[in-house]
Amino acid sequence: MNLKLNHIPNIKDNVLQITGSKSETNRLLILQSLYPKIEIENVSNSDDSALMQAALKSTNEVVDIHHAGTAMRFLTAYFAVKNGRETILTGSKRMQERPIKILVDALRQLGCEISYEKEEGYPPIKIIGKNPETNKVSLAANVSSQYISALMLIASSLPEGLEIVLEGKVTSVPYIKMTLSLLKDVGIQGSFENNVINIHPLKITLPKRVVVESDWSSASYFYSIVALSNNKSVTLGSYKQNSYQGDSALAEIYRELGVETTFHDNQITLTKSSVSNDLDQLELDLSNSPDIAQTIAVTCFGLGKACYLTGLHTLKIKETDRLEALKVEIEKLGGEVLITENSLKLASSKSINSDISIDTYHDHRMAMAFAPLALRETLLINDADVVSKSYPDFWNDLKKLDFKVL
Ligand SMILES: O=C(O)C1=C[C@@H](OP(=O)(O)O)[C@@H](O)[C@H](O)C1
Ligand SMILES: C=C(OP(=O)(O)O)C(=O)O
Repeated sequence: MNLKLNHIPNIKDNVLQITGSKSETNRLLILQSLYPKIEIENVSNSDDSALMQAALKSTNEVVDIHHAGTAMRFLTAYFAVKNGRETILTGSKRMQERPIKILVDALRQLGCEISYEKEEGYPPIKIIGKNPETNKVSLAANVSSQYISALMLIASSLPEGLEIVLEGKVTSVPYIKMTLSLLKDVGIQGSFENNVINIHPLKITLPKRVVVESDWSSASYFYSIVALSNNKSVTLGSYKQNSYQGDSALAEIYRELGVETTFHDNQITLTKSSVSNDLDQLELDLSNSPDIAQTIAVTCFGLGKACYLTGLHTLKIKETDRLEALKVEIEKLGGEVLITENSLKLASSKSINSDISIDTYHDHRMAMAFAPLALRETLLINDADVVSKSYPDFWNDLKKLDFKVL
């Protein structure tokens, strides 16, 4: 499905309910499978969460998780310690290019049996479930925090729990803290200090009801929309000030880009304010919030502001090479972008080319990050249904703000 977004001069103020965080949901789904007395509210309606639910119910030998990174990583650990079960875990063409060796090697240290079906280090993998032989593991922490969360999520089901030693600079730290917080919410004790994580075993469980906060990465697109609007506001539910999600840093980051956030009654209201004239170039290290890099780069482009984003070393192994994709698409629109292995530099600009077709590279965030530019020019979004990976209602929600989605 290709979409046309006609240029609109402004949006309508409105209130939107955003689906539950896919990161929180996919962690809780694994925990619920281990401890069925857990109840989850505000479950994400994303494809990635539906795929996780289906995989956990499946009794088939082959489990296909398509594009869902968290499902791939979390289920690798989950099936590896399911004694006696044989599973072939596979995914989309892109998933077969996203590395998994660090996690597989860590699970092998525990005595798990995992082999590669095609290319060494990448899915698909064959897992023969085993009871782990030790309670200590170490792994590189600079490539993806999802490997670490995967181990944390199964740790309490092991007889002696698990000590996880993190090597090197730890990336995407808030996602590790989110995992620990959710473990604690369901009654699992653990700690994360000086690059060592300890998770205690849990045998007896009491009923627990956990409410998933709505998805902050999805909220980022509305920050961008308000930043590019004239004196407008959007209210989003259900959010809290003390979030487990690192992408809640948006509230702070977008203050510089002219958006004020107020927290009230379980909601946030984003209101347009002025962008400081002193802001020549927005400089940010996004190693804690990789998923909002595309949104921020495109907002800056829409505002004509320069930005220098660093800490982006994980972007090359996500749904697409997001650094390359951003460069190509922003340059089609007339921007000037320099990328390295871990950074993106956007020059300030004065105009935006109109009627450009944005390619989305099977990446939901490419479609959603570029959509707010309709407040500047008419644009086309190719394969617009990619948004369902995290936010199936995205285009409908844009219509509620008066976007002309054709
Ligand atoms: O644990 C999670 O839920 C996630 C961790 C991050 O991945 P990396 O740790 O690979 O950066 C993030 O990009 C992804 O969308 C979700
Ligand atoms: C990177 C993402 O997801 P995953 O790694 O879970 O596929 C994302 O949602 O931006």
